[in-house]
Amino acid sequence: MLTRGLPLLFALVMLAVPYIPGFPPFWVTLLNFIGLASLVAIGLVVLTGVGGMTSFGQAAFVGFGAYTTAILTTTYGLSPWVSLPVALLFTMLAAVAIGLVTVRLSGHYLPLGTIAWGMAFFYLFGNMQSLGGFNGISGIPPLSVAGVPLYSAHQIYPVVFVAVLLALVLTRNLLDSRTGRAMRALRKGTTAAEAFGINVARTKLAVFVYAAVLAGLSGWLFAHIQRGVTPTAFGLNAGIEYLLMAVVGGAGHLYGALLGAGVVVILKDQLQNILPRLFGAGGNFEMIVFGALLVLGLQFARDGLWPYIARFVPSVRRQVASTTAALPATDRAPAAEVLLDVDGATKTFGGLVAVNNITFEVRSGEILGLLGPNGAGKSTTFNLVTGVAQPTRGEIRLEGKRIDRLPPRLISSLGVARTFQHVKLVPDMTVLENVAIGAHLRTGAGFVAGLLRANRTEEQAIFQEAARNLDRIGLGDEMHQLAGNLSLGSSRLVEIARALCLSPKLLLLDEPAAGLRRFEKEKLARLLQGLRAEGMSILLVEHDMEFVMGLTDRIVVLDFGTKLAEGAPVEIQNNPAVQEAYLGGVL
Ligand SMILES: Nc1ncnc2c1ncn2[C@@H]1O[C@H](COP(=O)(O)OP(=O)(O)OP(=O)(O)O)[C@@H](O)[C@H]1O
Repeated sequence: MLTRGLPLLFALVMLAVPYIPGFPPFWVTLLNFIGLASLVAIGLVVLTGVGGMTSFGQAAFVGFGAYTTAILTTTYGLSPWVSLPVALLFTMLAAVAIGLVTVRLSGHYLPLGTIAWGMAFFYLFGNMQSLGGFNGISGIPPLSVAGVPLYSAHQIYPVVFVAVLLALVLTRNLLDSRTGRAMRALRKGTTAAEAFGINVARTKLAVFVYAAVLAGLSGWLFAHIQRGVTPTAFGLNAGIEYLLMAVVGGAGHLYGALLGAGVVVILKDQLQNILPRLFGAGGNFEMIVFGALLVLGLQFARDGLWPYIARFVPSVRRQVASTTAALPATDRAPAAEVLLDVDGATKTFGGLVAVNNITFEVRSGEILGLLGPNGAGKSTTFNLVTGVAQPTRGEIRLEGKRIDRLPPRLISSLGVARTFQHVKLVPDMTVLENVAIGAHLRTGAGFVAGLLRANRTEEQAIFQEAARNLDRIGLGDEMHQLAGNLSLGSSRLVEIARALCLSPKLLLLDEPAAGLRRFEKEKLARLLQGLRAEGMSILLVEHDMEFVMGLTDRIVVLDFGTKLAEGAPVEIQNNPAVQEAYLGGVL
């Protein structure tokens, strides 16, 4: 939950703490290290918790930032403040190059890929003599402000503090923006994100680069605090530790990054002190106990520690304005013109013909029902129309233009929106935020606008549109709920509201009435009739016969992937082949 006001409170307390009389200087050093680790962990929350990409290799980006400034300030004598933008830019370029390869990996291959380059860069740093080999680079100058070098932990603390605060505020802004919602939509798979026009590859890369730049900033600070760098600080072990911080704090929670960094840094330090006294000998006991404690902790708090604290933090409800100018709507084709033209579409999976030479049209302003028993090919047809799958043969045209080779993202930009048979909402986003994703293509604020919160008017218009569509489906009162708390029936309706936010010409609904009660179905039917009256075309897959017969203008029946019949509901009802094949004679 994004809570406003919390950063300010946190900032005031944390700014004052080290200057309380009697506060041990050693703890100020520890706070500085927590700050450095927090920067990396904030990036990991965005990368892993929000974007769903687990990285063990983040320490390498800390290394890029640290080594860049080390070389520039020792070999070329640049001021650390001049080397800062260079270090961040270099880290960014490295992240683009590594990210282009890494973010394409999926499943287990992605974390394995990050382990591979995490190790590779450790040895690269260690083997390059120009970087000082495994001895690293020493003699790095301290940061200085107004000519005063910042040597002590107390002196450097405000710089670390400002860096962490900036990272928190910018990241919070980002996650609460159009781009941030696109990032958050990635976590539960990419199909729904693509169906609403989100460029998944570009968004993943942006997440990856952002996390890397925060790590690079941490590295820059680290080099000037430690005044020396060696590869050990940027190896795989450090990468694992950073990931643990994000997980311990709660990988999906921004403030969890700070908590996780704090817990891990302090725990490690305290264990290093206590354990040798207990065991009466040296050795890396702390790593063993540390590992065991973490495994135990994760058994009891799988979402990390932050959710336990978040309970006591009041959540802020988003204010939805009702006076902002509306988002631009899509032009509708004149009534009864052919909008969608499926022409001899065939789809085979190996030897199985899922859809066999199907031809039908959807006209502007009509509701077409697609019926058929389980496995008849309805979902496959949906996937062909929306670009999730491509036909083996045949053509699909929208307003006369071929769309059967286009990706889902481009098909949705032509005015095609859909719901899913298996609901695809992001459970830890509010209902309103989920629906707002539907308006992605009607708006344009980018990454930087999101970071700087320069997108407020557009954001208001998006949420106004989302709230309007939630009201239309009768769930306006649920807008501040987390989507994961909704019943299945309500979730299906929320998917319709999300699709309406795209202002589609063609709306594809996959079993929208499943899980709804009778009066809810009647309400849904009235809504769909209203949309038809506005000129929207609807392609509807539904098992509820009463619902389909009362609502649709025409029906296409599929059986074993082949078109069995097409006609008005009453014709379909009286068609003996349909009765026999599909309904076993009950119509
Ligand atoms: N990706 C795939 N790989 C292999 N076979 C598939 C794939 N997708 C669908 N099929 C097969 O194609 C046929 C049609 O499936 P489809 O899901 O389109 O039917 P449906 O009419 O939507 O059924 P239901 O009402 O159960 O969802 C089925 O035999 C199914 O097993």
